[in-house]
Amino acid sequence: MNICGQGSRFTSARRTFSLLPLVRYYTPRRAVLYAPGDDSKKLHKALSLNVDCVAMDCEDGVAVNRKDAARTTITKLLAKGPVSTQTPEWSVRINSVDSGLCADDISSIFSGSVVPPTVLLPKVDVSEHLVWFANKLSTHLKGKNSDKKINLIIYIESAKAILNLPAICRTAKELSASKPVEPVALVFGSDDLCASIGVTRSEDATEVMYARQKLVLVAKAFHLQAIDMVHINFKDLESLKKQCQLGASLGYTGKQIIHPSQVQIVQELFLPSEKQVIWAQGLVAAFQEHQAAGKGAFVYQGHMIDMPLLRQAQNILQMSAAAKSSGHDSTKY
Ligand SMILES: CC(=O)SCCNC(=O)CCNC(=O)[C@H](O)C(C)(C)COP(=O)(O)OP(=O)(O)OC[C@H]1O[C@@H](n2cnc3c(N)ncnc32)[C@H](O)[C@@H]1OP(=O)(O)O
Ligand SMILES: CC(=O)C(=O)O
Ligand SMILES: [Mg+2]
Repeated sequence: MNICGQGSRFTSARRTFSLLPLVRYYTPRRAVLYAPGDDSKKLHKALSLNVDCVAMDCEDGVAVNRKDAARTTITKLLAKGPVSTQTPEWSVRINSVDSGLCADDISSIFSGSVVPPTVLLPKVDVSEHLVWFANKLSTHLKGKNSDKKINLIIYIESAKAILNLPAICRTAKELSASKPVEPVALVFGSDDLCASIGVTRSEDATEVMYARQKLVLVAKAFHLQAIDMVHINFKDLESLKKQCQLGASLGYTGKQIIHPSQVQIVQELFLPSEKQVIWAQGLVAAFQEHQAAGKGAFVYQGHMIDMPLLRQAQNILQMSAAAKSSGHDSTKY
């Protein structure tokens, strides 16, 4: 079976096509589960769950007078190392550059011999926030003898950030050439965005739709993952399902969550369904046959198919293969 068209190459009269997707490394982040950094019990529980990524929080899920407790608890956990081979990706959400707390977070969280592989930087409103953060982290990591870059996940959660989005992404990519950070994803911080534009979150989230769509578009233009908004009504799993389906249909690759009960639904709904995979496999096979016969457009299951549809099918197969691949390590797809 030729999943993702791996290795397949065929020639038309004018061009050589490759069904081999661009080779890149991909860490699935379908569900990103927050656990308050000062709550050891929740942290341990989160890390024991079968969830793609745990966000150990120093920011808004932690009271202002508990920031030190959060830093110490997280640092101790990091020092102990993963609890099992199935441990999710460890990430830490530090406080924003503007908060005045970020420097202390960096010195504390990155002080030990074990540092988190992924850092979440909230409230990035302007490129300068990234420059400040990258310089600070770079200085702090000097002498640690690690050439491994820290994955950087950037939060977009204000009107200003939405306006500056392409510039922020460009700066992040440029910084990765000289600083120990690699931008990997954008997070849609819908709740802070609502506060920023002066609205209250509604059930169907229409008030943030423009920003939600813009974020996906820009993330994809810069080859970044797009992680969708939290669903704060965590007891309503039916509305969570609807929001997952909508987010995935907009192009989001994952979702932030706040409670263990949300893990399974989110991780399933940010995975292509079996039906989609069968459709995509059939389409890729039919595409190959028709190309070999010199036909660029053809009919498959009653629909006209040409190159853009092939790419959509490949996306489905790539995402399915990545999420099914072993563990939570980076996987080639
Ligand atoms: C807009 C933003 O910035 S979102 C990010 C910031 N917010 C957060 O981080 C909040 C994270 N979530 C939480 O703190 C909690 O889920 C709350 C406060 C919403 C509800 O907590 P609880 O009242 O304890 O929920 P509940 O009783 O249903 O919990 C059931 C079990 O799941 C555990 N649990 C609940 N939330 C979490 C979590 N986020 N991570 C790990 N475990 C959790 C509880 O400790 C409890 O464990 P137990 O059965 O072993 O005792
Ligand atoms: C998740 C988050 O930080 C927000 O929605 O503001
Ligand atoms: Mg926020």
